[in-house]
Amino acid sequence: MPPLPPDVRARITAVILAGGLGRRMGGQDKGLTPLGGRPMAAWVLDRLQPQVGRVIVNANRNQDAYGRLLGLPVVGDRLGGFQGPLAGIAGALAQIDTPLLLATPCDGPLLPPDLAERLYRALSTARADVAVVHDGERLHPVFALLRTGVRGSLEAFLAAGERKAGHWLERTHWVAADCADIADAFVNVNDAGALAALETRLRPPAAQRSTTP
Ligand SMILES: Nc1nc2c(ncn2[C@@H]2O[C@H](COP(=O)(O)OP(=O)(O)OP(=O)(O)O)[C@@H](O)[C@H]2O)c(=O)[nH]1
Ligand SMILES: [Mg+2]
Repeated sequence: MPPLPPDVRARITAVILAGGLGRRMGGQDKGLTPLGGRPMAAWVLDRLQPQVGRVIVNANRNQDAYGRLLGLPVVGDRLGGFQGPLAGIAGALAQIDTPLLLATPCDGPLLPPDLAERLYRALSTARADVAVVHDGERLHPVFALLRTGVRGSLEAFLAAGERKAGHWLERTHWVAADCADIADAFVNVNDAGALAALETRLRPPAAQRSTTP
């Protein structure tokens, strides 16, 4: 896929969504949870940074640690009380001054180097307002590119007490970005088992051999 031209890249702010409670991870702050010796959010940042103009973090706990470790601005949720990823997206939309927002979760450390390109191509081809990753089997609504003009619609949705990303999408002009060829890139680290499996997968082959009995 051809890389995005620099002027398009400059129009995108990416937000790393790290505002959840991590209940399936024993309440850990998943973005700060080490993977291969580095916070999971640092893996996400490495892959995101070359794709966009700037990156921010959305966090509700440990905001100082995020700012310090990643060297990025930190924004909280639009609503208190851990209301879900849409509250984080709304928090980011309220802060940024670019026409596009790329949302990614903090627990998807293998996101592809052409995520912004794929989403932007889908968005512009369909002249849609939101483009969402589809891995061939299901949608991943937290991997999304949004035009910042959707802010009013999202805020109204949240103010009405709604929380489900799928329901909000239905109220927008959205399009799926076909990512079936790279479904593996959207691995989601939700619990200790998934983290351990990914640690093993990321270990260099020599290290894997040496631990084999
Ligand atoms: N800003 C914000 N982000 C959230 C919230 N809840 C989840 N997220 C983010 O949305 C993404 C996917 O959420 P989950 O995998 O369910 O993460 P989680 O809610 O922390 O974990 P569980 O409590 O185990 O569901 C992650 O990047 C989370 O950080 C929230 O209330 N606010
Ligand atoms: Mg959750």
